Amino acid sequence: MIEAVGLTKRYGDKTAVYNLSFQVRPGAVTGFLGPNGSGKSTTMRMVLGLDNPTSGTVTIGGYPYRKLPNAPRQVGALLDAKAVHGGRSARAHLLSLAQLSGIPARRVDEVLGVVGLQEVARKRSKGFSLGMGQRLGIAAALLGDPQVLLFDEPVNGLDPEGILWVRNLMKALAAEGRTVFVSSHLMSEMALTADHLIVIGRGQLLADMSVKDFISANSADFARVRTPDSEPQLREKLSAALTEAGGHVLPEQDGALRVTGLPLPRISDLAHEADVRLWELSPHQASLEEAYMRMTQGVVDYRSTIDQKAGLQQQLPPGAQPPMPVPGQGQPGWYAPPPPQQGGQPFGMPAGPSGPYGGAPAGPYGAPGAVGHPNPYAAPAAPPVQAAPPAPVPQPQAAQEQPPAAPASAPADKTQPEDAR
Ligand SMILES: Nc1ncnc2c1ncn2[C@@H]1O[C@H](COP(=O)(O)OP(=O)(O)OP(=O)(O)O)[C@@H](O)[C@H]1O
Repeated sequence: MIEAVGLTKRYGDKTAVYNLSFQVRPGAVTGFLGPNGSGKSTTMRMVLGLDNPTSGTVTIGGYPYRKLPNAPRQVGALLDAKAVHGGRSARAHLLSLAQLSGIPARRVDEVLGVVGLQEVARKRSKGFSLGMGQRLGIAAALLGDPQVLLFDEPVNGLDPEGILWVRNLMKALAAEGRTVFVSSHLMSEMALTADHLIVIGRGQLLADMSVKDFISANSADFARVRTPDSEPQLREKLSAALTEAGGHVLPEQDGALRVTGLPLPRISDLAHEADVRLWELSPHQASLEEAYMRMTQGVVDYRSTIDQKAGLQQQLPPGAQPPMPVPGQGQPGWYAPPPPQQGGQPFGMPAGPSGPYGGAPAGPYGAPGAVGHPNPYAAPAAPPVQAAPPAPVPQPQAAQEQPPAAPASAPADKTQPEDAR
């Protein structure tokens, strides 16, 4: 098991990880999610003893990585697949890692077979594609047959077949009772691979729960209803009937209606009573991607200017930080639907000040705001924006110890003392 307690990492006045506590348990694939720059790699480096926490602790099986007896046999990691001497063959690279850790040479051929690189084992790795490099990095992580495995973006650059292979590999490793901790930005893939999720934003814990619980805590079930395209008056009539019955109705981009707050049979009955024919009535649940976007959209550090113009974020005073999301409640101050258990209107639009172009902006699910007109689907005014967490106080960098030998496949530059970077 990996256990972090109050883990904090500051680089000068930049707080990369703040007061992070979690456990990664054996026998499951635990996904590690967060927007770019949220602190995932920093956390993984601290788990692997490549960076010193400024405060807090992180242990593997009760020991800090550097104190683990025979660490390469207990922990395998893929942090950066490019951290390979390009002039060496795949086999030579793995052989050198094996020799450093007292692992027999036959294990090298075994893992080359596991990752499917046996045919190119004697080719120099500098000629490898991104996907081949990832496979080599995974081979290095598996070399010591460890009980604990960390993978930072393992499917990066892999083709669909490779992605499926990694998914099955992660699941098989977990099914053998190993601890598998894997970061990824591919939500659809995480939904299929991970049992449990740890989500961070700006270095802080946002969620620590099963994939199923995460989706239901951060999304709302809804129904899609479609009336005949050629008769828009039927759509208006149905919309009014559903709203009157207590449903919340939003237009979808393709002309359908997204309805929450009413069960499907009730929607069908209401349509029948209103004498409205239906072309579609289907149940939907938000995907992990939608749930994730909703939870993390306020803690994204790097955002296209086009997104900002779309008005997905409330205007903040210059220099102000957006507030941290409240676990289970999404991101305050953002035009995302409030969770159903809050009594809010899922997929509702914000009331109050108009968007940057004079009207309510497009919502995250594509519902357009009527420029210059009040939004007929406006949700009640959002609660007051939660205060941002206090800016971390710059502290002198803690004295750094000399880092230990890097775990298999750790990037060479990241094994340098931080002061050197
Ligand atoms: N050695 C370093 N010196 C200074 N700042 C750093 C250092 N390493 C990371 N940071 C900063 O810490 C923050 C967290 O970075 P980190 O790489 O851990 O994020 P991440 O979640 O892995 O991002 P990504 O998804 O883009 O890989 C970033 O703002 C980054 O710029």
